[in-house]
Amino acid sequence: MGTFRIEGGIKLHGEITPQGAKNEALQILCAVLLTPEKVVIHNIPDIVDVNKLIALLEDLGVKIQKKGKGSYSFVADDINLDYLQSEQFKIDGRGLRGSIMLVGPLLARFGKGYIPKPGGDKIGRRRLDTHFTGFINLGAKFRYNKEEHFYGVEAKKLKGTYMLLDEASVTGTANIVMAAVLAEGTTTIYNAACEPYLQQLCKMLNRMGAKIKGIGSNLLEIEGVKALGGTEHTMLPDMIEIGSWIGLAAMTRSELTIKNVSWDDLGQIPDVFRKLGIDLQRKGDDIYIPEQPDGYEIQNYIDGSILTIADAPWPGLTPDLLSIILVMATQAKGEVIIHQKMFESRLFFVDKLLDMGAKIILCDPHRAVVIGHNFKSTLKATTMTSPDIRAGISLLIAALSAKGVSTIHNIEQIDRGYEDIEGRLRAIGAKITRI
Ligand SMILES: CC(=O)N[C@H]1[C@@H](OP(=O)(O)OP(=O)(O)OC[C@H]2O[C@@H](n3ccc(=O)[nH]c3=O)[C@H](O)[C@@H]2O)O[C@H](CO)[C@@H](O)[C@@H]1O
Ligand SMILES: C=C(OP(=O)(O)O)C(=O)O
Repeated sequence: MGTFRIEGGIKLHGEITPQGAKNEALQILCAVLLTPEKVVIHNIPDIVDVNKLIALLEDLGVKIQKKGKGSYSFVADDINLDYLQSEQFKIDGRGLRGSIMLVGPLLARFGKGYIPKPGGDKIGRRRLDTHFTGFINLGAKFRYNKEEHFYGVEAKKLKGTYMLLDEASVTGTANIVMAAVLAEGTTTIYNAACEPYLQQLCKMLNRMGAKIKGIGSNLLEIEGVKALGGTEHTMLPDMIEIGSWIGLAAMTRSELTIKNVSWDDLGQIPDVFRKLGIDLQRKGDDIYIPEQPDGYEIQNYIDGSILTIADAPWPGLTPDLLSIILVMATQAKGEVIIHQKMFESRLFFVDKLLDMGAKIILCDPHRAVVIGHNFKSTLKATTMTSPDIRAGISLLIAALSAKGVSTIHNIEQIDRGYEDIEGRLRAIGAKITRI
């Protein structure tokens, strides 16, 4: 189990560049299975989850070449389907959430897709019904081995149809889209997820020859084609990383420039941070956050009632930023309700913040009221364990703002999604070491 030692209470300064988006990378990498031709992908983040998926593709027989930092080429012209039945696949497939998106492309191109119950954050129930109901709607036969938690779908050919998803699942929509692009006829997906990473996937598939309409909306129309060809694709910057660095600047009261953020793909994120009182300025495609010596004040609603920050499917606020926003609120002036609607166990990490002296009332597993200290009292350094990726980065931000030396164990959770985190934080002045 890896550990960070953090000396907090130090102002940071300078520029930080977000990595390529983790959750986009996981979709895009699975899509290389849809063609025997070469697909070149740039801005791939060097993080544990993505590297695990690249290794899985290699075990499936995809020919992979590293072209430079973050750039790889993939050729899926000779796929070893036997690997899907192997014991090794049952172990590797469980290693991350994103592996679930191998199923759609495999089913579409090879008539079968299997997956063990995928891993990822332990943040409550994470069902897969939307994915498999979608494949069944396209004509696939489904089976599930309860003892081994092993899922399988098979179909000689997929047939396009209309479907209304029971929820706007992100990976579910990506998976069904990747199956439908090679189905016979037209597939209509209503209540589709439409976050920027899905838009990126659909645009890439269209460059490969797919016919997808409605990109960016919750109504996708996909006219199936016989085959897809190669393409080149560049990943967007990671919006969750961008939000993490905004939280970091606020909590350490630092002046920070976040470079090349792709503003137009950030949706509500900048405004949500502004509601929390952060002076967040647009400079070209950068976010500039000046030092805020007087702290930041949470806005109330027009009628004076207390602000709620809640997650919702895109274009709502992504749930992955709520832990970071909660930590930031502990030092704001004012109060806020954090409502994590999607996941059931993501707020339990507030216990650690309580140990550090934060004023939080956990009302139930989904809602927490945070009463900010307005920097009148700083958080106390402590020893903690990172329960999941976003709680992990939030605790790291808390530790960087706390006076004294903190330690965070189980930092593998943070490494799942943040590239060279300590190197990049040290470059802006943080005192952090991996021990
Ligand atoms: C690898 C990857 O891309 N992971 C992301 C993906 O996970 P993932 O695709 O697994 O998440 P889903 O979109 O399927 O759903 C997440 C959770 O929200 C619930 N739900 C979903 C839609 C809805 O309208 N209402 C609702 O309550 C689901 O029941 C589930 O518990 O999307 C999540 C939601 O943005 C993010 O937290 C994850 O980081
Ligand atoms: C929940 C997350 O990831 P995953 O879906 O990979 O567990 C996340 O990135 O915050």
